[in-house]
Amino acid sequence: DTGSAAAVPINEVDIAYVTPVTVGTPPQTLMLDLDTGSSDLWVFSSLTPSSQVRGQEIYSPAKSSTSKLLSGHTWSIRYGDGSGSRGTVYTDNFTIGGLEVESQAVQTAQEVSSSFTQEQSLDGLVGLGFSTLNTVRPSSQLTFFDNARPKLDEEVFTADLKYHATGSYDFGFIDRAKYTGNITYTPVQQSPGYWTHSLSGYAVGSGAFQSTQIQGISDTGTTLLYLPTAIVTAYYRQVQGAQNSQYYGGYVFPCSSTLPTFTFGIEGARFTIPASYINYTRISPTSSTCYGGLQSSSGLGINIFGDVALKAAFVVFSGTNPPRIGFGTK
Ligand SMILES: Cc1c(C=O)c(-c2nnc3c4c(C[n+]5cc6c(C)n(C)c(C)c6c(Cl)n5)n(C)c(C)c4cnn23)c(C)n1C
Repeated sequence: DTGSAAAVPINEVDIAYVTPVTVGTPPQTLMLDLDTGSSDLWVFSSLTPSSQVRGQEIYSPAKSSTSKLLSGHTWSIRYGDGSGSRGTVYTDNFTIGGLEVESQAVQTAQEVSSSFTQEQSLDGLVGLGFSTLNTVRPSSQLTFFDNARPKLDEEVFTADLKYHATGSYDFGFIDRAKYTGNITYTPVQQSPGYWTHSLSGYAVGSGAFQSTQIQGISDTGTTLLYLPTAIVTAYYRQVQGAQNSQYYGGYVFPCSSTLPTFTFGIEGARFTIPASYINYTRISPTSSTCYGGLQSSSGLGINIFGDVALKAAFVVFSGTNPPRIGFGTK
């Protein structure tokens, strides 16, 4: 089997991407954020206090003839930006792009943090990290990919995220029409459960490529690209008026600045992020100061290859043994 679904940016700066999914019988459609940086599938639900729901679609297990309570099971998750949610668990039929998993663990939110309440176009997340990261207790649950794996034509899913446009997620096949040349693969170290791999180096603008191993996680659920301070300062040194602002919590610069491109390596292949992806957003709608899509990872304990980097490539998440990740030019 295979599946293919849209990845729709939720606002005009691609702060996150959502994908239509269906849960239950008859199917209830929700827009969820497919997140390779976590492994919980949770949704706004009929169990979420109405004071915490603001325009989101909700899953009502009571309206599904195939829902089953996973009694005694709970979950609680905290994300890197401080947001979080917790609740109970049902199993039900779950489909993405025509690919169905019966009795998928669907984690129903009984509490969500304010940043989720405020984001009306995001109805929950589908974790596509390794199932070892799942927070359901007393027994952890499998991700949609792990459940779908036995029926997939190929043990892969792919991400084709786009700049200010709708891209796609495919399951079970690699669509040759979505990239040119070959996919370059590199090993994934699946501990502690992220898609952890190394970049082979980087270049700022037309500068020389610096060969250096940079370990981090490819995370479709993170908006920006977080790299070591030395690399980030070398980048913004090329930007007139750039500064690392304590006030804004990162590098800002005049919106009129000319930004260099940023190139990263995967083994011998090179992928260039256009300057426009790094001129991320105005710090406020009327401001002439802009916030960078490349920021320092110091203090995070990990480098994060988020959407700003991933949308510059066609990415293959391969669940083979051993797992690996592949990047193709598009
Ligand atoms: C260590 C880390 C992160 C690790 O991942 C991280 C981050 N970066 N984007 C996101 C996340 C997103 C993407 N996302 C980011 C958003 C921001 C910055 N704002 C203002 C809104 C309204 C957002 C929405 Cl709706 N969605 N989502 C949905 C979740 C649950 C995230 C969790 N963390 N996160 C940050 C900012 N940091 C420092």
